[in-house]
Amino acid sequence: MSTHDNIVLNVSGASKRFGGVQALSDVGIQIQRGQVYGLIGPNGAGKTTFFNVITGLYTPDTGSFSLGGTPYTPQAVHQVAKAGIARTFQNIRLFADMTALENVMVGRHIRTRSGLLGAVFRTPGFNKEEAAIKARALELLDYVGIAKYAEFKARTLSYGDQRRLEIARALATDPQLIALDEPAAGMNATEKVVLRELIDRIRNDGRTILLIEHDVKLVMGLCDRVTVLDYGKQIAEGTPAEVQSNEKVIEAYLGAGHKPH
Ligand SMILES: Nc1ncnc2c1ncn2[C@@H]1O[C@H](COP(=O)(O)OP(=O)(O)OP(=O)(O)O)[C@@H](O)[C@H]1O
Repeated sequence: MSTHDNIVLNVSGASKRFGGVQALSDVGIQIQRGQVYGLIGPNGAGKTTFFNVITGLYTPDTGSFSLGGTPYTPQAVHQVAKAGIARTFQNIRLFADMTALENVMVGRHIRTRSGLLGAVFRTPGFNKEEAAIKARALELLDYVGIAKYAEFKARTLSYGDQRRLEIARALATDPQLIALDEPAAGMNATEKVVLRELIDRIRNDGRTILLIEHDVKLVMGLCDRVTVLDYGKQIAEGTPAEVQSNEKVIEAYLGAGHKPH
């Protein structure tokens, strides 16, 4: 397999403007299969905008996008999910009054044949599929370490466990790429260690991960490659060691006008 075949996400020339703000300016990244790829930058650098663009929440002004070698147009969230990108959000978005298990099952439904109509009419095909979905969802809860909370409502789980539940739900869609938006936000040191182990395990199991994270130590310890954004521009790309010693990066993080993280 050539390096090219191994590229999961290929984005080039992505730009997005909001009124007077150029939130993203000609950003391009290539993520290889099995990598954890980090996206970092000071507040307002454009990280979330980039996530929103590649996942269909925002329509980009320019850019070309391909996933697993197939071009895609990120225009609708459900199309992007079907194409194979699953994401979590900075502010957790679970179905708070559904159980942990049900939350993961919802993620799985986008890959099933019976779909919503089958669920409404409870066809035989649906019932069989439903049992398989449930079994897979339980496996995933176990995988992220929260199987014991399967029947708990999502809102009753601790913050760290809710984040892990979001990851289980993302995995349930069998994504080509998992995009994690600040998964460690609000976590304590112990929870961060557990999260790091989980992300490592997901990578070792052959998945590909794009990560926005403010915790620089976590990013540098976990990521294979990193892109640094600043005012919408890509100011550095490389291994964590290369990026950390880059003058522009040091300036962006330490220079005036930015809050350090
Ligand atoms: N929907 C929007 N409408 C107008 N401006 C927006 C919108 N979304 C983002 N922006 C602007 O685009 C710029 C980039 O914001 P973005 O949220 O992508 O940055 P970020 O790197 O994710 O920041 P943070 O680390 O604070 O989450 C900011 O100036 C922001 O105010």
